[in-house]
Amino acid sequence: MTLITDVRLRRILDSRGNPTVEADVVTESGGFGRAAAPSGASTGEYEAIERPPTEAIAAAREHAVPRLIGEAYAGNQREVDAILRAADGTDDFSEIGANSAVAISMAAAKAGADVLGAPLFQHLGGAFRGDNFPIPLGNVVGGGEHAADATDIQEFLAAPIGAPSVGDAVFANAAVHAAVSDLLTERDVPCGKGDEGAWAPSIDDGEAFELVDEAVSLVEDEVGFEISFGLDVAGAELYDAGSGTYEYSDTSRTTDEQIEYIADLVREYDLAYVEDPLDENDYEAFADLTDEVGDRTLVCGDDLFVTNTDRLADGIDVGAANSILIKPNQIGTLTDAFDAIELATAHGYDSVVSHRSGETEDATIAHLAVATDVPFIKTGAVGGERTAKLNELIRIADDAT
Ligand SMILES: O=C(O)[C@@H](CO)OP(=O)(O)O
Ligand SMILES: [Mg+2]
Repeated sequence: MTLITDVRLRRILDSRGNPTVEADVVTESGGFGRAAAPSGASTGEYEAIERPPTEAIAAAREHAVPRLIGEAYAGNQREVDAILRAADGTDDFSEIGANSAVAISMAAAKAGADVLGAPLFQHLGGAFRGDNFPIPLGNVVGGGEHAADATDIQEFLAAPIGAPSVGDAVFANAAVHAAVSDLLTERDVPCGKGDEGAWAPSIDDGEAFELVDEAVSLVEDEVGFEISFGLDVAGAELYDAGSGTYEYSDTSRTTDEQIEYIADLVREYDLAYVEDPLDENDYEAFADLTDEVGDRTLVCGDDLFVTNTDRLADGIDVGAANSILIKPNQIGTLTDAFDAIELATAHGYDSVVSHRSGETEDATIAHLAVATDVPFIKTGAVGGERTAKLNELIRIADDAT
């Protein structure tokens, strides 16, 4: 019944107005799945390769589609993804593009779920998945590669760790986002939004910490549960390999100074989460920081691990970080993303499923996060392509309980 009978690929718009790949997968019994690839701006050096959509589509039509139609079963995700890998023939999807691969992989999963008549999270997670829901990390202030003339640190993320439900958590993040705007208005700081819908004021990182801390406290008092916050430093974007230093607008830090700076921030603001605090090649520095503050916060590898089990295994060996960011398009298929989560879990690393800065209305990651029982999902706080996932989480919770 889930035999794939058609795969259609097209270019659609992403949230930055750039083209991206959308895939439709149709099965013998009329099952249908549609999914679209997201796209990063602060991409990791070791990510699978995103090709220009026109090229990715042409290559996938030539190499992958004929191997799927009449051959693969959408209900058998590992088979579909193995065929995508074999059809591509490279380690990094540079032939058919990770954008074509991930769109087809996710569309096949949705077609498989459609045939079964099950919601996607149920199809992916099975009957014995846990009954936890991920806490959304909401980007409320940001800069880096996502906005010009704003903070050096890429993302300040509200983390409603005490929220009694997904819905409460989602609304709390939106309230923090609104509170930040009010505080900026009070201070006469004009400001627009970055790529992920976070406020992108022209203030320095120190001011942003004060601002987010205050916004979080205000909302915490209102809602009556604990809200912390966290960061995506996107350290690789700040790191200058030539000088071996982290270059901020107003200062420069050696690796040791960067470790101390981040550790101090974790302690001072009781940060729940710190993503990519260090360069993507520096496992050792990640391990040192994890030694220092890993018992009180999540030290998460995004550009460090790129959802890649080999890189994660290297990190596990040396104790670099204690959690991994999971972005299916960084590695190319849902199978690879699942394998990364499984390896992480087996070694006591938490997984955080994540959007990209360039997104579409596709809500697959909401289902992936629930299916795999991860503790956190990072998918923005406001904006249509972000609320597509957040609202889907609310629906899933409503559906499952
Ligand atoms: O660095 C990140 O974690 C992501 C998403 O927030 O950004 P991008 O998609 O630009 O890599
Ligand atoms: Mg990141």
